[in-house]
Amino acid sequence: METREYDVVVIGGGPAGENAAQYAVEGTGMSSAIVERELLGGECSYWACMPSKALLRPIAVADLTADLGGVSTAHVAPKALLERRDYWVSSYDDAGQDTWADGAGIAVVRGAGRLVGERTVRVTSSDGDVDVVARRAVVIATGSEPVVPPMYADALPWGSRDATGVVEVPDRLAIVGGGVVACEAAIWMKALGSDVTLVVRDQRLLGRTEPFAGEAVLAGLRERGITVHLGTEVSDVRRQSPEATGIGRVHGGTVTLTTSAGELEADELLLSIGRTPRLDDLGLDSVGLTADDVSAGRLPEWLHAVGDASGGPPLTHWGKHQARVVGARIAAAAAGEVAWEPDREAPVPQVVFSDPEVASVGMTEAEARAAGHDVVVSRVPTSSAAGTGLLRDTVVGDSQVVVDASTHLLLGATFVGVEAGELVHAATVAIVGGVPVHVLRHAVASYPTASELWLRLLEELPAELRRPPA
Ligand SMILES: Cc1cc2nc3c(=O)[nH]c(=O)nc-3n(C[C@H](O)[C@H](O)[C@H](O)COP(=O)(O)OP(=O)(O)OC[C@H]3O[C@@H](n4cnc5c(N)ncnc54)[C@H](O)[C@@H]3O)c2cc1C
Ligand SMILES: NC(=O)c1ccc[n+]([C@@H]2O[C@H](COP(=O)([O-])OP(=O)(O)OC[C@H]3O[C@@H](n4cnc5c(N)ncnc54)[C@H](O)[C@@H]3O)[C@@H](O)[C@H]2O)c1
Repeated sequence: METREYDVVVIGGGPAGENAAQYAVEGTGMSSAIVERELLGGECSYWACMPSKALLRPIAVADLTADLGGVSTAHVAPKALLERRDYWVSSYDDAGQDTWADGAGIAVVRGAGRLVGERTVRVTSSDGDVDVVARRAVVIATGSEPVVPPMYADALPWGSRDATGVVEVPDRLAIVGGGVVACEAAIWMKALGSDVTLVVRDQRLLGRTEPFAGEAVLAGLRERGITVHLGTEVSDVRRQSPEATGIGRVHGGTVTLTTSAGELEADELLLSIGRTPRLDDLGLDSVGLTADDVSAGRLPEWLHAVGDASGGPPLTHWGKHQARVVGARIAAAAAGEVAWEPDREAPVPQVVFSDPEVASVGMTEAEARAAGHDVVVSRVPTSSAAGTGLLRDTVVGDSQVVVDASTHLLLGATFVGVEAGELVHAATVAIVGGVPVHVLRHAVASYPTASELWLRLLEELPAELRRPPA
């Protein structure tokens, strides 16, 4: 069997894998290879972040024009919307990513990789097997896949790939789940013409964010005619003539869900109840490891895991950050050095491109209290700055900062509403930099920008937080 050797071998060419392959060798003279069995660029580029945001942006702009005096209202054109999606996923062709890898000096080995021993990855493709040996490190970056409990499997429900890759728009779409995929996909499927019903097990949407954020998103979904059943369990799923028709096509006949709120019929079912690291068939047992070892970080010094596969927050920017950190560690170790890393653990930001938008970073108020902080909270309507008020005629949502009263450090922040996704980065910077709120007050935002909301939030904190702690 053919054997190839590189300093670093990365299994999985999504955003996390690409960053690991680049940062581990950049400027070192070392070589790296990515093993990829589908499309270089991964889930994010073709079936997740890019297509979903390409679909949502025109809808958000049309909504904005309907709520902004002085312009005519724009309308979503479904066919053009899907064409925009196709453009952003390069019609599911990864030639551009190949060019990037080539330019970065990264080899791409096509096929499915699995460990067959220490530092050795066997790659299987239609051309046969090849062993790719890593002189220094192997990085697992195989991503994640949607959770599909056995009760749903025979009905061949849609997963997120079908929703972002939609080709046939079902007349009636049931969505099980009340998380990020459900809250985003409901919007574009409704705009494309589906009658959408969310079946949510919890009593609220977006369970990991502040309750006021989930409430605003619930109101937003209902306002656009989407039905949402909260606190509703599914006990049975039946489908007439299920058929594997392909990504984004309706997978058979009518689906009937038996739920605690009664029976629900739909033409398609989107199951979006979370994702799990893709670690099966990776040959972990060949090196004496299990999937649990990967999630717990119990790995030998030559093996690393980044991105969704690591079991960390399944977000592209977080996976890329992990990959940069791991890449720097590998590069430093090869030079007999230790990579510099800050003492403070980076907080995880997330933007949900729902309507209204929800952006958060760090701890929620409840998490901060549970962690034992002496918590003080400031919450203001997102409309309360002139800069946010100008952005559209109706500005919904609240924004909030969570502060430690004894250290004056920001613990977390949540922005709901217009430009939320752009407002949150200042909070991330303040947390990473350890900027106390009495100093942050002196970071002056221009009038009348949306960033002036920071002034409103900081002014609402107790006056004693305007000077250093005694
Ligand atoms: C609908 C949707 C929308 C999303 N939107 C956002 C968003 O707006 N912002 C955000 O931050 N995150 C978003 N996410 C999450 C984001 O897509 C993931 O966190 C991100 O793709 C993870 O990157 P990754 O590199 O770890 O894995 P992936 O992108 O999943 O890439 C893994 C790669 O590994 C390959 N692979 C797997 N096993 C093997 C093997 N054995 N051999 C060879 N190759 C293999 C796969 O083919 C794939 O190319 C979204 C997710 C979904 C489902
Ligand atoms: N804008 C973004 O950043 C973005 C967009 C989409 C997806 N993502 C990532 O993708 C991941 C997966 O998204 P998701 O929406 O599938 O998961 P999620 O974790 O966001 O939400 C899962 C939902 O399913 C519910 N649930 C869990 N098990 C269930 C069960 N057995 N029956 C019924 N309901 C159940 C949960 O209560 C929750 O409402 C997210 O964690 C997120 O990080 C990010």
